[in-house]
Amino acid sequence: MYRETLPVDQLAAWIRLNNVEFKGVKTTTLQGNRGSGLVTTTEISTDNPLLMTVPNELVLSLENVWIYAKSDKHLRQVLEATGDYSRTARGAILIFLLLQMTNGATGGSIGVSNPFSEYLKFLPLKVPLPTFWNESERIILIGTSLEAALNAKLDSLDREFTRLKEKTSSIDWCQKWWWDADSGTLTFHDWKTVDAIYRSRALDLPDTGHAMVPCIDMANHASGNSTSAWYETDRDGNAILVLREGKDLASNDEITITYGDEKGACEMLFSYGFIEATVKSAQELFLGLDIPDDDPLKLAKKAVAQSAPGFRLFLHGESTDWESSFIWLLCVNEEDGLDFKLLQNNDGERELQASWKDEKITDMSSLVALLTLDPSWDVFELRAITTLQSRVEEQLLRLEGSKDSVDELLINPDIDNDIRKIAMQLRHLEEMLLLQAYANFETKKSQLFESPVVQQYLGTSMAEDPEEDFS
Ligand SMILES: C[S@@+](CC[C@H](N)C(=O)[O-])C[C@H]1O[C@@H](n2cnc3c(N)ncnc32)[C@H](O)[C@@H]1O
Repeated sequence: MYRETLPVDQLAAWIRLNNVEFKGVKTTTLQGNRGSGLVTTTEISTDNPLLMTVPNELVLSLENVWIYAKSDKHLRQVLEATGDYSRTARGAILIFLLLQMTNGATGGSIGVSNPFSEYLKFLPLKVPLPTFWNESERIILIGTSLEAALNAKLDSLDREFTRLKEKTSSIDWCQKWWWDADSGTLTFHDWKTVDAIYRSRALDLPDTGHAMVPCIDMANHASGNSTSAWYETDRDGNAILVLREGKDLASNDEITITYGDEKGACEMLFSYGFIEATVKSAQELFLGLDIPDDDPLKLAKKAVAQSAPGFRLFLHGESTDWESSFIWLLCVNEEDGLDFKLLQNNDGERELQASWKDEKITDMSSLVALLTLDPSWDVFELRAITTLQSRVEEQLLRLEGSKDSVDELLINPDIDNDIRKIAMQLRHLEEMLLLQAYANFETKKSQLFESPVVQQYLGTSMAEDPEEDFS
């Protein structure tokens, strides 16, 4: 779909028209590949820390999308047609953005023009997120945690787009402007664009939730001490940008916020399309886990699992640590005390009830609390550590095993230089974290092998079950 763009230096008129207050700040095009940003127009100190006020009605939140819909029948039709989807902040905002794009592309025929229809013109035409990378570029991600995350994201975007078509094809104007083979211009690329705009620009605004805030969303990211400002909601519900305590800025300094210092390299690349050059560690990554096919309780376990099937690996001080409630379902079975019963509730519906040694488990995340109280806890923990270590090893093999084919690809002219650099940076950072985690799991395993409970278990049970392998 056609989208008109305007240089960000022309945003000043929009700012005045919409009562956004800039105090010693302006938007500008930056050097390098960071697009637009905010810079100071004068010296600023914490004596006068308020940098920007964006009126409440301009904050693009779930609530405000539905307020806009009251006076925009086209927007309302699509929101209503998509049901629960548009009752979430992301769903409502994506549809709202799509309507603004449609408004621009149809010369104002569809939807009611509002401040966002114009503001959208100041956003970059290309959002550099991996959902836009071509096939060759995606191959460089083999063995990184972004490989699976990106595949899952593309599948889910595809499902959303198909569903949007199913739900709106019966609306005349949607059929004409979006879906019709001759007159319709909406493509999957447009859907990826609204998703990328939202993902790279939405903030978690205190007291409002996930929202896009025009003008504050022009602030680029800098972590740690380099962050110069923060955002919040004032007493009147306006979004404000405030200078950080202890920061004094000279004229023409860039104003930056943090997109989340705790976010790992994979998440930064996935959501914002960059990794800071100064980053020394991948910080965290998520690896998927599957219940083996030979697990007799596989189906029941999958049915009761309430958490993502995998684990988060993260840097903790000088060492690595991990987090997962799913893993415990892989570590215990019927012979240990895990059981499932099919119960009939009062409505006649059947429900699967899990229990641990006759104690009902209503929330599967509490299974680990029961296991830690069990005399065999050290054995269960050893099983968990062994499983996690072998998953880390599998990931390392995929990462290291793909080095040659990735090296060959690097001379491929289809691969953008910036993408090549950043994907290689991710590969390196994740390899370091995985190697460190593998070594830490090894240490933990050695400690657990010293446990009398494990020793006794190995002495007796292993003779009965030679399949059990802690190597
Ligand atoms: C919220 S927007 C910030 C404004 C954006 N630069 C623009 O041109 O509209 C977030 C996007 O800015 C870019 N960005 C922000 N901080 C960056 C940084 N430190 N290095 C590189 N790109 C950055 C990324 O493309 C990111 O997806």
